[in-house]
This record gives sequence, structure tokens and C-alpha cells, in this order.
Amino acid sequence: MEPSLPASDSSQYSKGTANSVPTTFHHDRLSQKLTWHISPAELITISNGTVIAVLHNSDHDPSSLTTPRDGDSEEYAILHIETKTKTFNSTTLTNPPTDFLLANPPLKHLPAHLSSNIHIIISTHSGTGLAPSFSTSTLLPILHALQIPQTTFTIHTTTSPDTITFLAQTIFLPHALTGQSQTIILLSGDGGVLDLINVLNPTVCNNKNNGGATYCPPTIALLPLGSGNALANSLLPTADQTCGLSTLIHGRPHALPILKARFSPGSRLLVDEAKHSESLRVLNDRGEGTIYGAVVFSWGFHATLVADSDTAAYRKFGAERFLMAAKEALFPADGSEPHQYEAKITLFKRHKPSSDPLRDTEERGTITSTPLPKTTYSYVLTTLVSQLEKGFTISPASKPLDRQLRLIHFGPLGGEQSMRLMDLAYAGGKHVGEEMVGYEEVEGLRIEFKEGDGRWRRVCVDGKIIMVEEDGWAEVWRDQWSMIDVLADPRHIPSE
Ligand SMILES: Nc1ncnc2c1ncn2[C@@H]1O[C@H](COP(=O)(O)OP(=O)(O)OP(=O)(O)O)[C@@H](O)[C@H]1O
Repeated sequence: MEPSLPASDSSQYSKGTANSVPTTFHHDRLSQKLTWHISPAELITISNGTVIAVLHNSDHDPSSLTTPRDGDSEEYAILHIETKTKTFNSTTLTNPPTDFLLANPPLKHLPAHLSSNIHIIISTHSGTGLAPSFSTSTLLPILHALQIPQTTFTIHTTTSPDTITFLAQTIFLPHALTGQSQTIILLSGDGGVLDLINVLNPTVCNNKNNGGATYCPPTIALLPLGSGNALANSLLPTADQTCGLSTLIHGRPHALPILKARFSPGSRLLVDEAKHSESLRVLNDRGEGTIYGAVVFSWGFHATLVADSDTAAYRKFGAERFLMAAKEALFPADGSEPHQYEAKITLFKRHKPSSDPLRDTEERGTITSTPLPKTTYSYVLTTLVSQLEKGFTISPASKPLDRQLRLIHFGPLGGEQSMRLMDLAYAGGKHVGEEMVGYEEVEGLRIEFKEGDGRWRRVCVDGKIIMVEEDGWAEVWRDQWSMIDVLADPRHIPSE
């Protein structure tokens, strides 16, 4: 007698085989799970969130998926992540429930972005250092299962903090400027994206002398192997358990919104655990530096905790490092109150005409500047994304790729109160409903620092830390240009 499988209105059953062994499948639409027994005591489960792709062994009319045929012997290879071991697995099924196939439509053909000119970047120091093993044990076997020839892709492994910048300067930018399409599979955190967009930036890419007219934006696929992975966690479907691999295959390219941060002359990029500093790469003739980002520009408590936790000792804790450094900043070891950050802050907002016969566009309207009344703060952060790490919803109104810069600010507050707000951010972004938290859409922001100690003049752009000179300033603006496309699951983008 077969072991019993659960039954409900959302259940669907079919008889077939799993890895050639006859069995009965059960798919539940509510829990989004496919299950079957391999022995009376052992149940196999494939959650839809772990499915990377479904391949079938012959041409199949998709309309027939709604009318299962008894004894259908079509074979399907289910490429998925094994929940327990978190490793790649391929399971061959015949006649799985049609609901399962509707939720995971078999791949008809390889997407254009996986057909040629693929670059895989393995960032060895990102997160807890899992990118190399993930590439070997998961990514490459999947490309093999998809029958992507090895001649189609090149693997680059980082050997220094400058490897991605170098690749962008020597390969990706020249290819983009000469109109060649290319796909970059990025096994890193947010820092890898930042390195790319600072080479493939609007100033360089829009310049007609550089071939801007023929520019072809590279497509990046995010495999979140950093610590925070803010961009990927804000972009990938919440249920995704494939580390971005499902989106690598099923995603479509979308323009990646970016922000542009400018700094007063003398501002320095802190490197090598802040033991050294470098001049900013893009300087104008007044000596002002520019850095582009895709995630966040912050000053105060957030910048401090990112800066203080960017050490090898902290990095081994993965995303946990942010919470550890947050506690240290909010509850200083000497028992003092957390620092109150002093500055004059001006907001830039766009006022759109209420009715516009020419159809409003996001670039219309006038920009006004408004100084914030306060001079001391705990937290000042602008962002283009909803999550700074998985589950930490800093900007709940942000939708994937909505191109809107939002400001979150509060303080000055004591450690307990700030921690309570952080807890609310972990509880789905409830902090923005608190009276003491400012939350609004902005076009840009200017900070004029009133701090003597450089430690309190550190600004974070997507994890990079810039120290501003005494009496200096920093600005951030939403940038209207996008020079890179990012793969996003069409089901997860509001406009689709
Ligand atoms: N081989 C290497 N040697 C030295 N530095 C490296 C090497 N490979 C990568 N790096 C640096 O490690 C950092 C990794 O940053 P990345 O943002 O990818 O990961 P993360 O900081 O852990 O994640 P997140 O930014 O999402 O929190 C980058 O500054 C990168 O330049």
C-alpha cells in the first residue's frame, strides 16, 4: 500500500516516475510544494522556490500542460536546490502534476542573454568567501545541464580589490562602447555592482567621442554571495531559494537605476580596513569626487556600522556583522550614549505639475531645496532599494527598479530607541510608521558636516566608505541614466 499524501482543494496528484522509480506525486498550490515518497518513511519535497529550471526531453505543446495524459512518459529534468544540503540537484520526473509544470514552465529555449559572450566573476572575498565553491558545485553544473558550451563563457576570479574594476575597464567597457552584448554573472555582494557602474558610468558611456552612440548596456545577473546583498535581496522574488539562479535563466534585462554621490575636494576613499585611503577616481576640475551607487548613500549610524564591520575579523560572520557593529555603535563599551551626528542637511525635491497635457515624465517639474530644521541626527540614509539585507526592510515603499530615491532619517536617539527602530525595520519596515522617523521621496540631499573628528564624517555608498574633509560636504542625487541592465524576474517587477 502506498503511503498517504495530504489532500486539500489546492492538491493535485499524478502517477509517474521519479528517477525511473514509479511513484505518486502530490503538488500543493498553497504551499507551492511537490512531494512524493521514496519509501513509506521517506518523503521527497521540491519547493517551487528551489526550482532553478525545468527541462523536458522533447518538444512539448505547452497547451497540453493543462490536460494531463495518463501514462504520459515525457521526461522532465528538474534542476533545483536541495533544501537540506543547499546544493544543486537534478531530478528526472515523468508525468508530474500539471499544476507543478504551470508554476515552473519547462524552458523552451535558452534566453538570448545566455547564448554568447558570458563572463562569470567570482569575487573571492565577498561575504564569507563562498563564491568559488558555489561556482564549482552549483553554477557550472547548471550551465552544463543547460548545454551552454564552455566556449561561450569566461571565468574571472578576483585576486585583489581592483580586479572587477580592471575587468570593467579592459573588457566590459570597450565591448559595450562598440555595441557588443555581454552578460556578466556576478558572484559577489553589492560591491561588485558598484565597481562595474563606476567604470560603466554615464559620463564615460554617454560620451559620443567614446562611441556612446553605439553603446550596448551589459546585462548583469546577481548571484548574492556577499554579506548584505541589498540589491539582489530587493530584486529577487522573496520566495527565491536558488541564490538568483532561477532569475539568471528566467529573468529579463531591465535598466538598473543608479545614484550619484559627489564629495567636496579632499574627500578620500578608505581602503584596506581603513588603514589606507585613496583619492576618489572621478574628479572634476574643482577637485570634487564622484561615486556612483545602486543601493544606498548614508551618513551617521549606518555608515559607521558598515565602516566598522568591514574587517576580516567581522566579515567571517556574514550579514550578522552589521548587527554586531550596530550594537557596538549604539551601546559604546565605555557606557556612554551613542554619538549624535552634527550637520546641516538640505533636501532636494521634485515638484511635478499637477496636470500636464504632454504626459508627465519623471524628469519634469522643478526642483526645490529645503533645509531640514534639525542639526543633530542618529541616522541619515537615502536608498533606491527596499532591503539592505535579507529581511531588513529599510524602505518598505520601494519597489524593484522603481528609480525612486527615498530618505530615512531620525535622531538623535539613545541606543535603546535606535535599536527598537532597527527591530521594526526587521519586522517588515514598520519603523517608517513611527513619528520620530522621517521617510520621504527625494531627488537628492546635501550634507554639510559640522564634525571635528573624521570618524563622524564617514559616508557609505553601497558599502564603500568615503571620509569627507573637515567643513566639507557630500551630496547624493538620483541619476537619470542607467548604463547597465540587470536581470529581474518578470513576475516580480510591478510594471510587467
Ligand atoms: N581576492 C581579493 N582580494 C582582496 N579583496 C578582494 C578580493 N576579491 C574581492 N575583494 C574585495 O572584497 C570586497 C567584497 O565586497 P562585496 O560587496 O562583493 O561583498 P560584501 O561586502 O561581503 O557584501 P555586501 O556589499 O553585499 O554587504 C570588495 O571590496 C572587493 O573588491
